[in-house]
Amino acid sequence: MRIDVVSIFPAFFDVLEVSLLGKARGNGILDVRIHDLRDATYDRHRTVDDTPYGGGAGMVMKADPWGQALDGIAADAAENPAIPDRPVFIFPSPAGARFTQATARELATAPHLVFGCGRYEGIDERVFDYAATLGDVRLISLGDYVLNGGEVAAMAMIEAIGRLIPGVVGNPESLVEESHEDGLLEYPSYTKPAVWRDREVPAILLSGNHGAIAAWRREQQVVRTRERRPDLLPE
Ligand SMILES: NC(=O)c1ccno1
Repeated sequence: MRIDVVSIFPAFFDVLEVSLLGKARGNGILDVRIHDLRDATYDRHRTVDDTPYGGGAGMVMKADPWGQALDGIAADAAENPAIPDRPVFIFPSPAGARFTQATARELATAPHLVFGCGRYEGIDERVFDYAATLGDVRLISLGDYVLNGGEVAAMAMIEAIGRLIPGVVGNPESLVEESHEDGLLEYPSYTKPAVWRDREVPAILLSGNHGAIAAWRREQQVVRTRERRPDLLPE
């Protein structure tokens, strides 16, 4: 998978050079390219924003730098036969559709994702319309709150998506029993020692009875989901 990220803070994504995603980049599973939006400007001040039409506080990101940046990425990808489809453009936004594990699984199958990280009061709306001529466009939100820009959300989405790509996580089995994979929150986990500061590991986990352990874990998933996320349970 190829992932392009456009931001006025490209250094924000240096962290993608470490850990599992950094290793996946090193062994060619992930091709991650970070672009500075200001490199797509042509004025001396490398201007990316301006005042909003209709008034209002703050500044809006200008359309043309985005158009230039997205054109460059789409043209470069089109020359790569390993990327058969048009890109999926993802713009993190509090006004977007909710990002879920199902979204991550869906996007993990796309050959090419382009994350556009907005700042200020947002991106000129015409950019989304223009991007739709180059590929699929998705405005996606991590949750019902507002960040200062799209970078943190893009990082979270890149991690949630990237870890699902075959070869990124060493043991694919570890992806199976996770929260939200089966519509429930994951069960509690324990490791040695069996007693820690007078706190014991549940005896069932030491029993060696795999059927009973599986049943206990499933029950723990339901109990935790009912307590913490009743909205995930069917009516
Ligand atoms: N809630 C979000 O995903 C978001 C993205 C940018 N600002 O907020």
